[in-house]
Amino acid sequence: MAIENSIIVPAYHEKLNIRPLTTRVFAALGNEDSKKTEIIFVDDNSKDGSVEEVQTLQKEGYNVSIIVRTAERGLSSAVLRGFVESNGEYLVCMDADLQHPPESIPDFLKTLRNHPFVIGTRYAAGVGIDKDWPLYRRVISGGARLLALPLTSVSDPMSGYFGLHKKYLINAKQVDAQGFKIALELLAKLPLPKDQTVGEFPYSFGVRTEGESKLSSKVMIQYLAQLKDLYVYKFTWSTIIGFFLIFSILIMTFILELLKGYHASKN
Ligand SMILES: Nc1nc2c(ncn2[C@@H]2O[C@H](COP(=O)(O)OP(=O)(O)O[C@H]3O[C@H](CO)[C@@H](O)[C@H](O)[C@@H]3O)[C@@H](O)[C@H]2O)c(=O)[nH]1
Ligand SMILES: [Mg+2]
Repeated sequence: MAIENSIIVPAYHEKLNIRPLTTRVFAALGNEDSKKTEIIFVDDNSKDGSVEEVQTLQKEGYNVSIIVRTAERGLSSAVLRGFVESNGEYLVCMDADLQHPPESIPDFLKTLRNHPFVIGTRYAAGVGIDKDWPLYRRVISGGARLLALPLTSVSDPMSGYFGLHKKYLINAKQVDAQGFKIALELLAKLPLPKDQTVGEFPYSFGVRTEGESKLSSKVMIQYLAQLKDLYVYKFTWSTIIGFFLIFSILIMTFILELLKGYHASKN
């Protein structure tokens, strides 16, 4: 049976998550849909036994493979590499660490049949972020989301859980593969059809139980550089300066209100 769905999983030091992710995704899909689906891990030479784990799963009959990159590093470029190597028309990107629920894949794929691009969102009724996700991560994520507001109307542009139809990747040459925020980059740059909406797929964001997050200060700086490039790509300089002024006024108002509250509590 021909492959229709390709699930691309960027992975760095994720050996312990490879088996649960694979078995849970295929269990959720059931027999028929499993035959039309492949999982491709894109690993950056972790050398932690990930390759052997995938080989064992292959022997057990799972349609799973692993690309090991030795000359390149980074989440976004890993995802793009997986997209290029995929066999399906319906592409999904999800994290290896089970923070994106494997059991949601069948419904995600259904939603992707009705939209050119679907973004998983943690900001919708009935879903959310695990209470154990650290406060500092919430603050960083909230700030990053605010800065992306001028670029897209989707509710969770920071999401690493998203999907699209392969045919829209034709112009992928312009896409900048630095950093973590590949969904935002694609949303801003791909020639998605104007008469169809971007789908939003609510899901609850879990916490990692195995391995560690790879978010670093370097990734955050890459995000700011990416934002600058996307602003320049989308807007004129006068609009960007306008945004900057409005943003500065908002921040100053916020600080003034905080100071007023502080003085009021002291008097
Ligand atoms: N190949 C490869 N994979 C990577 C790299 N860096 C991270 N990954 C993989 O990318 C996935 C997400 O990385 P995490 O380190 O778990 O990211 P996070 O801090 O949990 O951030 C997540 O939440 C953000 C929203 O707040 C998302 O924006 C982000 O994409 C990710 O889903 C994991 O499967 C991880 O192994 C890399 O350099 N190379
Ligand atoms: Mg994670």
